[in-house]
Amino acid sequence: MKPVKVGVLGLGTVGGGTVNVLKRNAVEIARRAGREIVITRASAKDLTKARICDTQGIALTTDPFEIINDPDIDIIVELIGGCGAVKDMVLQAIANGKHVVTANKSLLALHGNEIFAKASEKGVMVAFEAAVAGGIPVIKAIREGLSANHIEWLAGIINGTGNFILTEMRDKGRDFNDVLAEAQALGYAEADPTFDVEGIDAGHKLTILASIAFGMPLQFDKVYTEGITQITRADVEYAEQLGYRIKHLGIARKTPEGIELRVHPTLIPDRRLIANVDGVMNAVVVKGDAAGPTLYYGAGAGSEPTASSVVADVVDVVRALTSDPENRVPHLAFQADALVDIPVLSADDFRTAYYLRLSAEDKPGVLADVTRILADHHISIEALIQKQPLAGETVVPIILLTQITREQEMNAAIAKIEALQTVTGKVNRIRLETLG
Ligand SMILES: NC(=O)C1=CN([C@@H]2O[C@H](COP(=O)(O)OP(=O)(O)OC[C@H]3O[C@@H](n4cnc5c(N)ncnc54)[C@H](O)[C@@H]3O)[C@@H](O)[C@H]2O)C=CC1
Ligand SMILES: N[C@@H](CC=O)C(=O)O
Ligand code: NA
Repeated sequence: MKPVKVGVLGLGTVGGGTVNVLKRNAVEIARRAGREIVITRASAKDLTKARICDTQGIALTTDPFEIINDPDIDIIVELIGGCGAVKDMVLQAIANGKHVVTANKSLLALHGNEIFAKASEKGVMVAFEAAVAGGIPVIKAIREGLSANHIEWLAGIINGTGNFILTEMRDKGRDFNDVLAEAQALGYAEADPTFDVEGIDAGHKLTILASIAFGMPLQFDKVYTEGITQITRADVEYAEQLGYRIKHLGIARKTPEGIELRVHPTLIPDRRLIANVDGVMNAVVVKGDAAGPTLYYGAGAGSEPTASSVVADVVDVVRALTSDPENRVPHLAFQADALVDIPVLSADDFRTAYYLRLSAEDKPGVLADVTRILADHHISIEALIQKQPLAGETVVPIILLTQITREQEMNAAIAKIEALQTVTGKVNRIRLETLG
């Protein structure tokens, strides 16, 4: 049988890793796929740049459309990233009847509905395992391995850069920007690293996970996102004193009123497995009604872990090349005509427990004012720490853990607490993981 010909767009961290893995493991991969798979063409922005991969035997060009329009190419692997010209490249590849493999979560979270519809019309596959949690085959696990289940919720550490930063800050006391620079040098970060630290990248990934878990169209605009930039060393320490770790989680949860889609720092009991997922590692817990909770763990970013997912998708596409398009695994796990527009809840309707940290004057009655406000909003207190003032200071930190409440009540209570004369500055609020 003729080899399958692959064209790679973008030879950076993931593109270079993909070339390396496909070349190094070519024989093993052909044994699995049943066909030889060769990268015959690749596009790069700068042909003179030093690369992490050996491009011998690969015809290089600076024009991705030369490859997209080449009738000899069977599969386009898009590893440039971003949404502008790249969207046109992917749509053109589909229009030309080529299968597409991509690691581009922003493209799919924002334009996936259109891209998958076009791909289905043309009978081609768009595979995207690398787009969520790097080297962890979590798309395949949810879409295929858990297809018997009604998924109740999923929660994951789904940004490697952010988890690497939080871990290094906690374990080594390192500075935020210093660790971010290292994550960039290691190839973990997005082209615009604010996507990593402000929760946008995790929001893109959560959008994709929620669609394949619940069978709903992709809707990134409905995801609530908060990043890790507001977490202080003090919060990390107080959380530890209370028996928690702070992790940046993406949570998608089905409730009778609709779906919660939220990305934010979260206090997790320190005995939980996911609380101990450190560095660039990611983990996703998926709760199915039949399987119960299942946990997927592995490298969330980096050249070869991500390439592992890209190449696995190429193998999947090769295996399915001769199959009837109607009988392939649907892009979003559910048949396209079975996707349901389930309502997504606004942040006001989230239900969770909270960690609150505030600074108050060291006077009698202050704590009583705070607890009265919480009681007025039917918010029960689970734990409380009041620190002694530091030498020469008159304000004391107060740390509270609450029981589960509606976010709207919590917002109203926080506004009243901040308005107290005896409370200085803002209340720092971090949600707790209460999924059970
Ligand atoms: N780095 C990682 O660990 C992971 C990255 N991803 C995704 O993989 C994709 C690629 O990311 P990286 O490899 O990290 O980025 P990168 O910046 O290392 O590589 C992208 C490459 O594309 C090249 N490029 C830009 N415009 C081009 C054009 N018009 N034609 C050809 N090449 C062009 C750039 O020069 C660069 O070498 C992105 O969508 C990213 O979100 C997904 C999972 C993990
Ligand atoms: N920037 C992303 C790369 C993988 O998706 C991350 O850090 O997780
Ligand atoms: Na994956």
